[in-house]
Amino acid sequence: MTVTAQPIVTAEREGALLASVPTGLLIDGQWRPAASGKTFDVEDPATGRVLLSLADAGPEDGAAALDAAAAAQESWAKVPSRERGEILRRAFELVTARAEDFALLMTLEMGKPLAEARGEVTYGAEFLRWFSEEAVRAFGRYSVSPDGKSRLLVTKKPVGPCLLITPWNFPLAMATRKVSPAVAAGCTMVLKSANLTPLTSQLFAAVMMEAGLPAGVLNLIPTSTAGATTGPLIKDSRLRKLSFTGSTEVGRRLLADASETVLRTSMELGGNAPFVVFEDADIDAAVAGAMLAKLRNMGEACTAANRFIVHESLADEFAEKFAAKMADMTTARGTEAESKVGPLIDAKSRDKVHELVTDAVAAGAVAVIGGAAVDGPGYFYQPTILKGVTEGTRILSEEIFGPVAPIITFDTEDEAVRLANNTEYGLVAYVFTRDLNRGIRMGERLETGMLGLNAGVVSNAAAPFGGVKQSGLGREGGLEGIEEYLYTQYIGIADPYAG
Ligand SMILES: NC(=O)c1ccc[n+]([C@@H]2O[C@H](COP(=O)([O-])OP(=O)(O)OC[C@H]3O[C@@H](n4cnc5c(N)ncnc54)[C@H](O)[C@@H]3O)[C@@H](O)[C@H]2O)c1
Ligand SMILES: O=CCCC(=O)O
Repeated sequence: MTVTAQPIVTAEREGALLASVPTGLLIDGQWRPAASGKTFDVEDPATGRVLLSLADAGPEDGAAALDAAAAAQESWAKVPSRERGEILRRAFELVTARAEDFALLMTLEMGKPLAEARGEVTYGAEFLRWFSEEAVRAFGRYSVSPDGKSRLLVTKKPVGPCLLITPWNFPLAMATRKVSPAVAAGCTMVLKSANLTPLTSQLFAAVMMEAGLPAGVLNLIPTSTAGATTGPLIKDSRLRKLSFTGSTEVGRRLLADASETVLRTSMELGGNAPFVVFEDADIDAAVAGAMLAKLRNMGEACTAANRFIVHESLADEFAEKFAAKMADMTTARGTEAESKVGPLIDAKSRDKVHELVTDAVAAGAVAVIGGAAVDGPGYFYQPTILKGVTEGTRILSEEIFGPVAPIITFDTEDEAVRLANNTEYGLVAYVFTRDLNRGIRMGERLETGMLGLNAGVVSNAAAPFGGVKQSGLGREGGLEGIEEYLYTQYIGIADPYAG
């Protein structure tokens, strides 16, 4: 693991791309400066250099964005669903055509290796395509009441103006996963991008406008003051929906705020995924799955495997093979050819990862590989495996959000279930076994919104993504995703044969 210096992207290419990114707020179809005139800097986590300065929205801009969204709602809801779907389809094509730009921009502002950023473009664009197809299928139903008299007409209507708040770790996919179903359903939006990685949303919003989205439908307010700027919107009765992706801690606070107006919410929150390897697992497949579940996005994913719960009969072999694969994971700036693991997002995140590792080691764990930050510029952390981790240590209960894999062992299936469920989170779990019945049993017994059965990644635009327990409320993607932006209205019709 070394930090190398062989860029595959020239400074000129980076400069030209950054120059093409709008730096204003998007309100009612116009890019404009913040009312205060303030800006904030966006930094490259691999080098610390400033990439761009963006207009810094404040409460006045938030209010203007909601004004625009509220004003556009009625006419937007009347736009035929086919037309809304076609806008999404054009956006899918535009994002795909500019895939290299989106990938490089994400690598620059977030740090992930270019190959991973390309993967996110494909994943993120898929939400545009999926919901372009779903837009025309938001049906209601007609039925005759059981007593044969009244007629029941059930329709689906857009919930209305939505506030969408996204995290920094998947700058494109987290935005498309919300914007696409909202467009498909006929909702207008205020999007608050993450202050650490707002550039991708700037480019994405420009693409949505190019695809034909009418003014006011999507308003974008990058800001360095999230709470102050969005707080008043959450209490504004014109807002009808909050869709938040981020930490459980912030999600809880927003849920409390949303209760004031009984605001409808979707909450995609933190995770603490167990990765269970049974004694009958294909160990090489389990190691390949572990690499994906742990190192995708440098471990900075809500879906990242956080606790490796491995049958005691194969724990040593699993750790050895896992470490051999980890040893090939070169840490380097995402724009460098060898990069397999980019920097963590900031110093605070890297320090937290190291604190969890230090705490586990003090409690008796041993680093099979890694265990320290990488010297030099950027917030790199060595891919790390810890063996002999004991129950009760912080690393098993807190989100690591870094390339660190703690291993604990179990003996019986009941014990594996107990360990896996021993968390306040319930987003995703991974199970590796050759026994289909056991796989099904684990699906039934694990408290999780999603399960990867012999699979290290579950993310798929066509599937309902979301958690149980303190991992959140609601689902994104799949058939369920559009429902989050629709409400059901029932019209009771008197017996058409009476009198
Ligand atoms: N379940 C999922 O689908 C999913 C997906 C990605 C990330 N996450 C979770 O997100 C977290 C990492 O992302 P993060 O560090 O950006 O999370 P975060 O909670 O710190 O921030 C998320 C977003 O909320 C904003 N925010 C922060 N305080 C706010 C406030 N008071 N009012 C309004 N907005 C506020 C931030 O600016 C950001 O845009 C992890 O916990 C991860 O598991 C969950
Ligand atoms: O960070 C969580 C989102 C990850 C994903 O959608 O695959």
